[in-house]
Amino acid sequence: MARIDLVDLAHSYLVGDDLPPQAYALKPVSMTWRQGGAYALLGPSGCGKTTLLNIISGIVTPSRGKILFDGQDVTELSTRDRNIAQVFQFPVIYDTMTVRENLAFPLKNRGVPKADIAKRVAEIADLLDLTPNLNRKATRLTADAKQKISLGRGLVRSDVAAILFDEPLTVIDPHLKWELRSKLKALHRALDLTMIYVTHDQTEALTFADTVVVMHDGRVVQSGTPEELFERPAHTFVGYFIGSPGMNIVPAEVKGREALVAGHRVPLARSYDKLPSGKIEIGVRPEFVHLTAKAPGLMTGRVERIDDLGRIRFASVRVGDVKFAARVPDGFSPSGDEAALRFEPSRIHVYADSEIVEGSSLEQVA
Ligand SMILES: Nc1ncnc2c1ncn2[C@@H]1O[C@H](COP(=O)(O)OP(=O)(O)OP(=O)(O)O)[C@@H](O)[C@H]1O
Repeated sequence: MARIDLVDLAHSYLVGDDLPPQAYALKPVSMTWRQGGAYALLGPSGCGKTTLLNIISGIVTPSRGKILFDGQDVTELSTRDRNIAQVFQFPVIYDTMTVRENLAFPLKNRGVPKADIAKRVAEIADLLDLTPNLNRKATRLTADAKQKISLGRGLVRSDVAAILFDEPLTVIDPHLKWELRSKLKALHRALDLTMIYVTHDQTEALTFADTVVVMHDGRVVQSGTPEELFERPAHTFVGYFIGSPGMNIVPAEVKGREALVAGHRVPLARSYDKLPSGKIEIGVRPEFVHLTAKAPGLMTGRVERIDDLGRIRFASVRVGDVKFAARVPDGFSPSGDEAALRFEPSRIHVYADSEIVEGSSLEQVA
């Protein structure tokens, strides 16, 4: 297991000096991945996840910067020399071998003593519910079981610096996905290994990881716990990408402790006296905007739709040119097609050119 440091790392698939920023599939990033941490690398297709993963594993050499494992520079080392285990989207196993032989292979390859191999294979097979299949040829198994073997082959070595998973549940049947996701989380706790899990699926990322690293357009825009990403998105993309529905992000004029949104005044819990120049927006999650009866001083809008998500209802409300998703309190139904919105001031964030702006709290102002 290792701590992994990325030091001013960047990568472009184009060669040349003075490349423009948009030529970089990975824009400059410096960050540390804790030893023994469970990380998810989350973002939409094409945002640079695989590029970053391949740089960590040694498949791609970065055009700039360094990568350190426990302080040692491994930028020029091969995957094998970095001691990394990888699990890919599709099963990588030997069909002609039994499940036991497949699981034992990475250990045999590294000259691990026979008794230790038997013990570790039994342990991993048990964790993945593969014990009843140990003596069966892999070729006879379902796609799900084959991918479980792939996971097992990734997890079987206890001496690896890190295990990298690249969308490992793609081929898994939907009803088994949830089970395997929880299993991977339990495996992380049991095995105490550094794991990095690449996905474009927020549910997979949020259930697996202690720390979620969100990428957008080649940039790491935030790295934090699932709670931090929900409570305080550092970038509007995080607000929009995480959560269902995503965060309301609307243009605003912000002055002191007030935002002007679609011609209405919205009180803020923090004060913003020196805003950077750029496009100013406020962001507030639908969970903290409450649909309520019209009343003086409250923003009124047209209720276009109410979606019942089972335990919770969200309304889509139009105020002038702006649209909000708002929570519909239990037992409330709007009388007519208009209703008011009540915002929780402490849950409203201010963004300048998509980046969060720190306001000062009342105590700081006093
Ligand atoms: N070998 C390559 N040569 C040139 N461009 C590449 C190469 N691999 C990726 N890219 C480009 O780099 C950018 C980032 O791609 P990358 O595969 O890292 O994203 P991703 O987030 O993993 O997406 P996906 O989930 O679709 O794999 C994309 O614009 C992609 O077209």
